[in-house]
Amino acid sequence: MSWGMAKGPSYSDLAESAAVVALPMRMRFRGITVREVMIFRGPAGWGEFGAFPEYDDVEASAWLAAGIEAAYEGPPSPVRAAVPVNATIPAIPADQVAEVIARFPGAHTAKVKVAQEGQTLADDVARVEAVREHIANVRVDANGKWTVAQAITALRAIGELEYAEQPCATIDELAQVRRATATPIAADESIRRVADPLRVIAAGAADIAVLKVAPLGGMRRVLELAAEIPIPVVISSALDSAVGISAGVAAAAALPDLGLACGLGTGGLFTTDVAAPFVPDGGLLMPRTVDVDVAALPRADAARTRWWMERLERCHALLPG
Ligand SMILES: O=C(O)CCC(=O)C1=CC=C[C@@H](O)[C@@H]1C(=O)O
Ligand SMILES: [Mg+2]
Repeated sequence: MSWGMAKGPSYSDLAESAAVVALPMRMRFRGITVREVMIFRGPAGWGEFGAFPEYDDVEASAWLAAGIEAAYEGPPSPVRAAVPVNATIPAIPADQVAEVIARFPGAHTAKVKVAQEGQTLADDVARVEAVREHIANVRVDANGKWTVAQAITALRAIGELEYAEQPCATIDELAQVRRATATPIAADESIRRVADPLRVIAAGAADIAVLKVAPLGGMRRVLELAAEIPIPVVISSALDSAVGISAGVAAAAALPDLGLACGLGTGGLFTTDVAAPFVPDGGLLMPRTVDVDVAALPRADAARTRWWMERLERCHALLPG
């Protein structure tokens, strides 16, 4: 990987401007109510290192590479001025759906979380029905939580969808669901959490590829992957702060073909961000750099900051070069 300089930044280069922040969320998403990330500044702007805490160092080092690319190389050249985004609906009760959708004015597509532990298929159906009252084009995301049989039953009950994202955990199961239902299947974890992100495509297990900039190692890596993937792609967030979203929007704006709404509107899930949040306007996000007010950052406590600094050091040591 090249950083646009002879040698990548050292650990102390990164540590010098690194800030660990704790961003409170409006509602539980991915099982959390506070999102911690680290941001740092390089010659090209701000970069984010926000690998989910449960990820090991090898996996997390790809997220660090993405942050370094943003801070030391900056974004690739855009080919479009705006990126359509979907409304993201957490696994909330149906009666809270309207309030969440209001934060995505002009969105023509909604992504609804389903298969949440402790909930039933009836909860999922009710949530999707409530969303359809506002937005007709709906996709769901089960985060791999259904068995093949549960996926087939659930997709029949939920009815017509744009696609079902990661209905089951494995590539083989995705292929089975894809053969058994008419619902298009999107792969997310089967791309971002595996050694070979192209295997799910080669296996004929997906109709749509979900690509996330941070876990895949950066904007340019996502563009390379998209060029190799013969099915439509969607670029989505990794629950990033405004710094990471800026990289996601830049990658989506640089994609030669983009026919589907991207999952980059998650800034609205936070009550506080590291910079002016990316708020969709008419269902669109515009690529732009972010201006971080360092003095106003919602810093994490000393123990969490130490945890992130140590992780930065370990992950930095795993980067090539
Ligand atoms: O795609 C979207 O609308 C928003 C992003 C999103 O859903 C996710 C972000 C980060 C972690 C994930 O659990 C989740 C996803 O699975 O796609
Ligand atoms: Mg997903």
